[in-house]
Amino acid sequence: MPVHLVEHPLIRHKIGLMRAHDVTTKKFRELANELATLLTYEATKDLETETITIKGWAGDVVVENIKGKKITVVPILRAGLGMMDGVLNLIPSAKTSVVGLYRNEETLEPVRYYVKMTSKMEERIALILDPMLATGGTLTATIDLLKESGCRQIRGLFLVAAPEGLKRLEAAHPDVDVYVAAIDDKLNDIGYILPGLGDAGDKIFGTK
Ligand SMILES: O=P(O)(O)OC[C@H]1O[C@H](OP(=O)(O)OP(=O)(O)O)[C@H](O)[C@@H]1O
Ligand SMILES: O=c1cc[nH]c(=O)[nH]1
Ligand SMILES: [Mg+2]
Repeated sequence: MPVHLVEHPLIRHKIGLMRAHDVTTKKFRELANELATLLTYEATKDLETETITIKGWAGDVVVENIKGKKITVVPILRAGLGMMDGVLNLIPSAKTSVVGLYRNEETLEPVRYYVKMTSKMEERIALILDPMLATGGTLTATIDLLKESGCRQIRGLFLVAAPEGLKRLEAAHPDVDVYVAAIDDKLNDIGYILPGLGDAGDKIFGTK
């Protein structure tokens, strides 16, 4: 399974700012979106283009267009919404497919509460958004849903991943590309990533 650890200095700097114990909701949101933009740039660098001829200011000019049905952005509720604006900065006309899953805090297994895919999933590249890849249960369930809807080209964008989650994903869905700003040390005994960011959903929404 291709895991792309995106090691740009801007990414390393911004993820460091997100780790501060006293980071505000405003700052955390801004950084999540900025990092999402940077990850999107990396995750789309191999998209195919085709040439077309248009009328330019001085006559016909050959330009490039991204080929095919294009992208559906797939935020995993809730925390994935905190990356949406950053992705849409670069892909403003992307269709959105929403997956609502939360992690049961005792079992750590994902619980599904909402799914709405856009049309023609089989023709699209899905870009899953979630700040945290911890045990990998939520991501595995999301990819199962995407594949059931016919989607075959799936990439995921994460701010922080745990080695345990990457391993689980490799076993379940080795065909999925992962783009991540940081791979941290491990999970603690209640399934939180260390050093991690804490509860990303709570920080983005200002809850707790
Ligand atoms: O890899 P996993 O062990 O499945 O954990 C990761 C999931 O946990 C968090 O969501 P959470 O369940 O807290 O929901 P929320 O976004 O509504 O806060 C996070 O945003 C991921 O979706
Ligand atoms: O570290 C973690 C793990 C799951 N969900 C979070 O928000 N943070
Ligand atoms: Mg949460």
